[in-house]
Amino acid sequence: MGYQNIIVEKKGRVGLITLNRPKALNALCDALVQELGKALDEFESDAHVGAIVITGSEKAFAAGADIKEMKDRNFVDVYVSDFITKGWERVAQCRKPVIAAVAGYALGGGCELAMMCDVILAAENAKFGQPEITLGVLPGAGGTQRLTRLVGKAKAMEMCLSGRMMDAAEAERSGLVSRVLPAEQLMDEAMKLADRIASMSTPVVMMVKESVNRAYESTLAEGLRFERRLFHAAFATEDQKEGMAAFVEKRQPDFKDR
Ligand SMILES: CC(C)=CC(=O)SCCNC(=O)CCNC(=O)[C@H](O)C(C)(C)COP(=O)(O)OP(=O)(O)OC[C@H]1O[C@@H](n2cnc3c(N)ncnc32)[C@H](O)[C@@H]1OP(=O)(O)O
Repeated sequence: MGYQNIIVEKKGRVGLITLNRPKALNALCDALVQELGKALDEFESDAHVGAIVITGSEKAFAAGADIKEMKDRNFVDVYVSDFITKGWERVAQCRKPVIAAVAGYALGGGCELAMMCDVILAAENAKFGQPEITLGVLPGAGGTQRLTRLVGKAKAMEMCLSGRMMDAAEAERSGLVSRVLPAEQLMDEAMKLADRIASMSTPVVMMVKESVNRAYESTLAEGLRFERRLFHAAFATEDQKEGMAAFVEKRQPDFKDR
């Protein structure tokens, strides 16, 4: 399958996906979401890819689900097709780490897409928001849930109820993004971070991701037990032997993802 709405590239061990509907500010039409899922399938089954970056343009990461495409849908259409769950959740289900490099607008589904990623790096001009209320609907791809967990109830309520956008500085203060960067450094830093993650042991990276995500879905006691099980499992990998031997021998580790 060729890609019409995204650009898919491999840069060393990093899979790079660039949303590419500039005229529509990367509005997430069904075809784009399908292509995104396909690209993630490709990268996930490629043992050489250790991390994935999703980005947009300087003006927009993504301005949300495609309003023109969804405006005439009715209840039965969206309910039966499970609109928004199908396809979109593919990003959240990716087992390899995914970094969102966000410049410009990340609104509605764009903000939700960024929040499905594991790390959000933001350019200084980034703007995050859940403006669905202004369209007579509510967030449908996790906005009320993930935003609340990330920034707390007060801010999530305010943003979802009013549609107010957050700038990059506020998003960093609130814990939505991990770092804010000058726009011209955003992609370099995102690729550098992805490269660094990809140089680690992929199975152990996947364990870390699974364990951190478990913190959102379990009690502390359950989460700690889960982490300990994975920690013990890491000792069954060759990479644990290599990582610790490399430290003792004062050299860089050479992980084999085994
Ligand atoms: C996931 C779920 C359940 C829901 C959603 O995501 S609902 C969508 C939420 N997003 C929004 O409500 C944002 C909509 N867009 C805007 O408010 C503005 O476009 C903007 C503030 C992001 C930028 O404004 P600006 O004046 O700079 O640019 P525009 O002229 O408004 O847009 C340029 C071009 O892009 C089209 N566009 C923008 N966003 C979308 C969208 N979400 N869906 C479809 N098309 C979009 C816009 O219509 C215009 O194209 P045309 O000139 O051809 O109309």
